Amino acid sequence: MNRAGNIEKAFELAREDYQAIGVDVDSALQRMRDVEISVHCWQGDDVKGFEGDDGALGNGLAVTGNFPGRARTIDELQSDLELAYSLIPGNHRLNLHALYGDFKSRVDRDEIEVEHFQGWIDWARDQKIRLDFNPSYFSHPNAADGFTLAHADSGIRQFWIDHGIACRKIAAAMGAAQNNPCINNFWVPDGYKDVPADRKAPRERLAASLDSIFATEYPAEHTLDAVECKLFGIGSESYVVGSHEFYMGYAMSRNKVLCLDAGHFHPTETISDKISAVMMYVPELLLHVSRGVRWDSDHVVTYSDELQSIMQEVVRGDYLGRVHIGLDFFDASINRVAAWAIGTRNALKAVLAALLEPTEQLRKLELEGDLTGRLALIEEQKTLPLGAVWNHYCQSVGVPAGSDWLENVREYESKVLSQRSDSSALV
Ligand SMILES: C[C@H](O)[C@H](O)[C@@H](O)C(=O)CO
Ligand SMILES: [Mn+2]
Repeated sequence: MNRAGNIEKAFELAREDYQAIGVDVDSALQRMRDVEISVHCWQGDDVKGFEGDDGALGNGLAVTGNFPGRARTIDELQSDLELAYSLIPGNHRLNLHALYGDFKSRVDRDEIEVEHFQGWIDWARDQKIRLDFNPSYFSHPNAADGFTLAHADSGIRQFWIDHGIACRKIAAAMGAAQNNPCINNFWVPDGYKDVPADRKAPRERLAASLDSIFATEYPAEHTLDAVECKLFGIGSESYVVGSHEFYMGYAMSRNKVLCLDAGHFHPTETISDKISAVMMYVPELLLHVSRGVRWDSDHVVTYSDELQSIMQEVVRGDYLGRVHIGLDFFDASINRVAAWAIGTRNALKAVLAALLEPTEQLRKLELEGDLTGRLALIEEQKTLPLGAVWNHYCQSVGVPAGSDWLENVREYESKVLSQRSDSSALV
């Protein structure tokens, strides 16, 4: 039998295995088709953007590696993304940073407009991809001392407030064009390397700056504002103004979307445990699915225990309609298109695994106090044939199953990526 036939045969057997524990595979697959992942543009070019300067990365963000083929133009980035999307089952979104506009000449961050993103809006419409957005509060002379919206200098603060206001206009235009809310995520690096004398005033300034930015109401059908916390960064080891408590309080009191980045907490702290808690108090959640490794918060997402727990919590809580799943990693040591394919396919595979979980049965065991049965069932279902269902899903939507996608990436690497030169790649 050929590979396609084998995949179907394996799927039929897998369906029976899942049926035996009370899981309806067809309804899980139906739900999978509606799951959208917001793929981050910045994996494709090492977070450099297209502002026309040297694109030097700063404010605690660091990309290591010098794999050839970084996208240097919007055309190259779009071409790389098109290949990545063709390797990922389902219809997904693109998460753009403000750095990635089509700037014909130097346009400072407080002056960016919808026209600079019209090309992306048109491309996204043609590709049937929806857009999300992010103001860029890093890699800029006005962020050189590590402070932006919480800066003590009112002129610098105003510059960044104006950037936020400009970005909300752009996000609202994207949302209106795509008839679906564009999630506009605010992350600022502000913080101190060493112990501050005043932890209070910067937080008061950050809240006031955000309030100024959010003063204008936009229709929720066009754009939703999200706010992202961080525990520490390179250069902000002792104090980050926008901590978890700060943004949790801010999002709750201002009815904003809270963003939880999996790499932004203490290494032994997980965001999976936070989901059901914060969802009681915030309207919606944005996830930055990432992977922390020692000092770095942005490794390519692997099929880890924490990834599985995150998706289990989203599905168990019935939050798929209120949780926006975005990715956030950047790795320049491997093929960047492969990085997107690996990370996004893993995120989706974890959603599928969660949809195939016998949740009701597990809850029943728990409520009856049968904790032995709960552990036994959780452990046994870890080795059920998820791969067979995943391969069938990929095949049924016309996307390579298993690791077949790697061939497409290798061919693109030899024909396209290897032809690009980039003397500015970081080692
Ligand atoms: C480039 C992103 O906006 C950035 O990674 C942010 O989301 C973050 O996680 C910073 O550590
Ligand atoms: Mn993030």
